[in-house]
Amino acid sequence: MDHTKREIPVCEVCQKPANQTCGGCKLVYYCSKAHQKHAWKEGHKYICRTYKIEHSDQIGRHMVAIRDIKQGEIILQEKPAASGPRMSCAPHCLSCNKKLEPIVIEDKLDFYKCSSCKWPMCNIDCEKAEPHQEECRLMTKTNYKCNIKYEYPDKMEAAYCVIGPMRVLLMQKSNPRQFQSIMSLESHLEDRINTSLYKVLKANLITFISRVLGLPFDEETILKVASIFDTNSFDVRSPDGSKRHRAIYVMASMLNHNCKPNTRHVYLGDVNTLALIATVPISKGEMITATYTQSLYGTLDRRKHLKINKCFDCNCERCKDPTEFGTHLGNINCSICNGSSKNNTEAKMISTNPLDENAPWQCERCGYCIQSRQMFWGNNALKQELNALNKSGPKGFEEFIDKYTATLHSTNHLVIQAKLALMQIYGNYKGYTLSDLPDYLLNRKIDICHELLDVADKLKPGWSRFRGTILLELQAAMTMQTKREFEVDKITKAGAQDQLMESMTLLQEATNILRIEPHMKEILETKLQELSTLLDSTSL
Ligand SMILES: C[S@@+](CC[C@H](N)C(=O)[O-])C[C@H]1O[C@@H](n2cnc3c(N)ncnc32)[C@H](O)[C@@H]1O
Repeated sequence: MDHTKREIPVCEVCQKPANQTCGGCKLVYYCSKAHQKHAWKEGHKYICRTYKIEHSDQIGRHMVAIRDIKQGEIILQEKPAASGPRMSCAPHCLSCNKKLEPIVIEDKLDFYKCSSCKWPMCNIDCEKAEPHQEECRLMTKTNYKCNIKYEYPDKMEAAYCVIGPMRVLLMQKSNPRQFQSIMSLESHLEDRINTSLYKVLKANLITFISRVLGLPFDEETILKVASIFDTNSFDVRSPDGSKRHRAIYVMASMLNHNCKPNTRHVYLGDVNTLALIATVPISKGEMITATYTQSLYGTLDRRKHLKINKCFDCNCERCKDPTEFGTHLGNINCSICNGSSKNNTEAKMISTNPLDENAPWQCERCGYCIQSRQMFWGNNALKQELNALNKSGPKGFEEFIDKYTATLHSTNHLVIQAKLALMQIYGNYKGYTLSDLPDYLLNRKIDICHELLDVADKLKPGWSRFRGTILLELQAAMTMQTKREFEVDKITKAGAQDQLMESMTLLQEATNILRIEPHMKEILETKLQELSTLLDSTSL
């Protein structure tokens, strides 16, 4: 029904004048709660959405807002249609997805195993739990026994690649509608089929499904399911990192990618219901997007990751802009300009065409050029160096930033990653808690938070988890700084209260952003309580 032309809206149920809108889609009107309830039951619940699915030849199906969506609004909540372990991973429980630790069995370290099919599991409860039942019955019936044994910590097991596809294929009988909706998703099988990964998969997965289990599917269907997982699945991790798996959400699979997305998602409850949240206001008609890659990678790395894993070339506004919205995340300093005593400000090497990975890179000031492969090699070498650093303390990260200060400017993606690690270490790690930190390190933490916030505002703005986390760290460090300044009479009580109010504003914003994360609610409430008490405290 088109309400735009009508002066006075009318109730969807009785057609009498109405002034209450549906709280979900805000597109239909009701005269009363009773009529809203009636309409919901009669079918509005199946069409109540803030988005529609459109199609274009270039980017396929995608979600578009059908009304203005507010920052923080939940756009979609959806249960997983299928799930399974990652293609290759260290042993994880097939029921609860927990990473497994070995136990001593007959004087040897090994995993607890399902008594029927011998897949590693947590315990008898997980062995008997619903997610493992159907597959276990089938494997037992066909005499299949998993032969994973504990050998050394974190040994990756390729055998896990069969579980997700097997579960989807079993749905053809047990839940044909769900099977059909999963099979209607984009697979990119034609792009993947000749990759080395799929050649190995072809041997393992097809043998397992057809020969071992005797399921009546052709090779293409079996590989298509694996490819649908690779194209659409979400990487679901518990906040403490102990559980990890991948899951397909059929409607959320319609989200296209953007390197500056306008949503984020969280997983709620035991079944990992996906809740999609608008991080910024989204206007009617705008595309609703997510990110499939690391927002803190530079353009070369992001585009390569998307091409290999999701089989498309990203042409978004950020990818087109050689400065990545002024952050210069993927750029380095020009060695010629930097070496000259006259030009000691940072002149940067930027890509002459960021949408072409082979395009040369040129200094924006002196015109000096280097080949793109030099950028790739340099980038990869430094990335490896950064990844190999000892992550339990700040020393390696500080030395890395210092060592490459001439080449890597302050917002280069490698420097930003080192700073992100430092933000977490200073104030949280043993020996570096906020009260342990000397003043100069407390100031360092505050400066790093401001620099990261600046990048977040440009690349992951609004209610992104990244911004929320930085705001939380920043307010904690600022509160500690205020306490210290007040204790040594550097500021007056009124000054201290003003500064604490600033911290409170940051904490309130962090709370708005992060409150929906299941593990954060209590932490945020405690922090708000502590800061309010400090503000009220007469000792300040
Ligand atoms: C999870 S699916 C998204 C829905 C998909 N467009 C469809 O029609 O089913 C991921 C695939 O969508 C396409 N895609 C997503 N974002 C894109 C973008 N920004 N540009 C081009 N293609 C994109 C790619 O083919 C990608 O592998």
